[in-house]
Amino acid sequence: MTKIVLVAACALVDADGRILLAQRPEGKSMAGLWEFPGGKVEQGERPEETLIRELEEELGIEVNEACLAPLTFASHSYEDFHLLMPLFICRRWNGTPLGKEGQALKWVRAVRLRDYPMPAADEPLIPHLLDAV
Ligand SMILES: Nc1nc2c([nH]c(=O)n2[C@@H]2O[C@H](COP(=O)(O)OP(=O)(O)OP(=O)(O)O)[C@@H](O)[C@H]2O)c(=O)[nH]1
Repeated sequence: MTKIVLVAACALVDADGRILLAQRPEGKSMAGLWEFPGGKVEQGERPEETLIRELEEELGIEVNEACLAPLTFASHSYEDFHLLMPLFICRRWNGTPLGKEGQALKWVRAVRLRDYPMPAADEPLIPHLLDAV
């Protein structure tokens, strides 16, 4: 039976139209790949609540729910689970994103996203970001 994993992710876009990528740390699955900040939606959470929590935990920034706009989603079968991942876009937050869990961060122009190896689920999201920024 397929296990569906629901993950909320966010493209943070700065004033220059660059998008924040975070590198998955050593020891995690898919280590070294660049991804959009976010994480698994926990029991009883809405995806927006997940993102507000994860963006604070991972990056130390404060995001208002009104600033999270749905952009697109990924639906991708990995070997051991199926990932369903809504991708939000956010252009306003409080604070400066820092890799609070030791992860490397990079601000990347949409046209350069393909230079950064990403999880397979993320590839189809890139054209949507090219359109959006
Ligand atoms: N945050 C995020 N997760 C992604 C992206 N693309 C993608 O396939 N994922 C996958 O979605 C899951 C997110 O899990 P997570 O970040 O909350 O938790 P984790 O790494 O501790 O989980 P894991 O080590 O059990 O896989 C991971 O399996 C991750 O590889 C993405 O762009 N952003």
